[in-house]
Amino acid sequence: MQTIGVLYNPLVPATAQAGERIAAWLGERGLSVWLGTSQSARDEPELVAPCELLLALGGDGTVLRAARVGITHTMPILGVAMGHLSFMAEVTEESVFEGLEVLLSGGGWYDQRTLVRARVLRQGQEIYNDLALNEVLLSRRDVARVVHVSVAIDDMPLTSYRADGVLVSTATGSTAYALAAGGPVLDPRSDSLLLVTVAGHLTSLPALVLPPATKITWTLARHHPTIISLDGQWSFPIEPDDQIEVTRAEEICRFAHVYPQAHFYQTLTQRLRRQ
Ligand SMILES: NC(=O)c1ccc[n+]([C@@H]2O[C@H](COP(=O)([O-])OP(=O)(O)OC[C@H]3O[C@@H](n4cnc5c(N)ncnc54)[C@H](O)[C@@H]3O)[C@@H](O)[C@H]2O)c1
Ligand SMILES: Nc1ncnc2c1ncn2[C@@H]1O[C@H](COP(=O)(O)OP(=O)(O)OP(=O)(O)O)[C@@H](O)[C@H]1O
Repeated sequence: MQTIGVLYNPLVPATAQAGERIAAWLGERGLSVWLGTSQSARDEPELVAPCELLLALGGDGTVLRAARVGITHTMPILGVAMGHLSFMAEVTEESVFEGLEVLLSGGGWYDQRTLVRARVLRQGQEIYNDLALNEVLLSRRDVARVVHVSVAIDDMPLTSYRADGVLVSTATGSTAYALAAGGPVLDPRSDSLLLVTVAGHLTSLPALVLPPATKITWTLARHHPTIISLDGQWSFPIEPDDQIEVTRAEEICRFAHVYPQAHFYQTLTQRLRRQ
């Protein structure tokens, strides 16, 4: 590796300071370094494009933002735990240098994470199309009332939900909102999709684990102001007659690892601790 990216959370000064230290450490070893935020990566893509690995200094939200950069430039992400939970982090601020030694010497391994793609069709025209690493959520835009949505699987009607929301999650997202909504944990290697209702009203339908080639379609059964949110960070307002299609994306996101695969289970219960 010749060039390493170091992405920090501009809202957390400690991550910027750690970024400076890591950039200096990499520079002393003759590597080129890009140091910035997800915003600067979007503003100057040509500067971040040469990176062969992207460190994400922060919590899971920062990892989610770094993942969008990594997907765009097909570079793997190494999460460095500097958030409250940092579930997706591989190393800590203390162990990051040891981890980098492993990866720079050709060690470690890289996984491929499934992504979900959300398309919004209005009068048959596609007006929105984006990717998510955790999940696509459909929920109410305003007052805390239920969203009433009809769901179809591969164009076959499944049911109508009245719920706070409904989401399609990846394996990566199965430990996030989907888990809080009662979904199962999927192995990160799984390319299945999860359909989960958030606080479903009188629904007997549990979370569904669906094969990767499934198309999930949402249409509003009642015309309430509604929105879709991707990874809790990007959203798009939905109008009454819109149709939302969620599928597994062609693209993948790669994560760098320095611990064995079984590390996921070894630390699962500890990482899902609740503060
Ligand atoms: N009730 C809930 O649990 C709830 C509500 C809203 C959003 N979320 C999740 O938050 C994500 C956005 O994360 P954020 O940090 O920007 O927002 P945030 O700060 O609201 O984080 C919500 C919590 O979810 C954790 N989290 C995020 N991705 C995770 C993952 N893949 N596995 C395990 N935990 C994860 C975060 O560490 C944090 O503790 C969304 O994609 C959604 O999955 C969860
Ligand atoms: N590059 C960024 N630019 C703007 N906001 C960001 C950036 N990175 C993270 N954030 C926001 O800052 C908030 C906190 O960031 P982050 O998730 O990294 O830390 P945390 O919430 O403390 O950790 P965790 O998500 O592990 O609990 C998140 O809501 C996230 O959306």
